[in-house]
Amino acid sequence: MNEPIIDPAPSRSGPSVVLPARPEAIRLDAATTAVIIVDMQNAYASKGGYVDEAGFDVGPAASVIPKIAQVVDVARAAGMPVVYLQNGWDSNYVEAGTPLSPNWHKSNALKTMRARPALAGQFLARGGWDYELVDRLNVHEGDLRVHKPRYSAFFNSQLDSVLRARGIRALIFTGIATNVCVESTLRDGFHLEYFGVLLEDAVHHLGPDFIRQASLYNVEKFFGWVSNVADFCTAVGQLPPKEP
Ligand SMILES: C/C(=C/NC(N)=O)C(=O)O
Repeated sequence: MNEPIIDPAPSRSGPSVVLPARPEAIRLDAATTAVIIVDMQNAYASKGGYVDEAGFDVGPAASVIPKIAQVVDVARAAGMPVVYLQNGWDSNYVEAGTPLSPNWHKSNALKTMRARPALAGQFLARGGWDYELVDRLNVHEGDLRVHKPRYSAFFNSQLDSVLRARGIRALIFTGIATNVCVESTLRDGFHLEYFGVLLEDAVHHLGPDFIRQASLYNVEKFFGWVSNVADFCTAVGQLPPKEP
């Protein structure tokens, strides 16, 4: 019996490829698929950034940077939109909320700055080093950047409009953190009718390994599909190159 193939855009006209994924393979093309790079900022992936200062292990984050760069290169060559998300707030932290917001209480960036006043103003503020994307991921002309003030990139941001305006139906997820902003965004995307695919070796989680496994389980069973960088690059690498 043939394996089923999920098709997010059955009325497409251009060339497409089949990406092996769990629990089913998924058909993709360059016109209706976008690569989403979640919060690859110094805050989450560099020593001295927020996550490091808040006491999480930032070391393993480095290993996903070259994987994401590979995915982005292949996607760009095919003409697939690349969207860099950046988490944070204005430099006065108005967007972060007040004690009436759960974000004010749960954000470890805000909590760490309150506990250590010498760090005040340093974490996740637009314009600062912590908010910037890591150096090794170079944004090219034509790449999209979307600011997000909460874990889910679909909340109080331009993401949904940016994707709809381009006819995007499938989202390829990479970045940090698998169990926080990646999963929140993939879940909200599901509720907005986007087909989310998580590349399991291009994401990094915050917390013990069981939380990574739980996220992968949630995505595979309930919210989307799970694939990997090699399969993505092999499949999408077969699409015709973008016309200059
Ligand atoms: C914990 C955390 C996660 N962010 C993310 N990008 O997943 C935070 O922003 O505080």
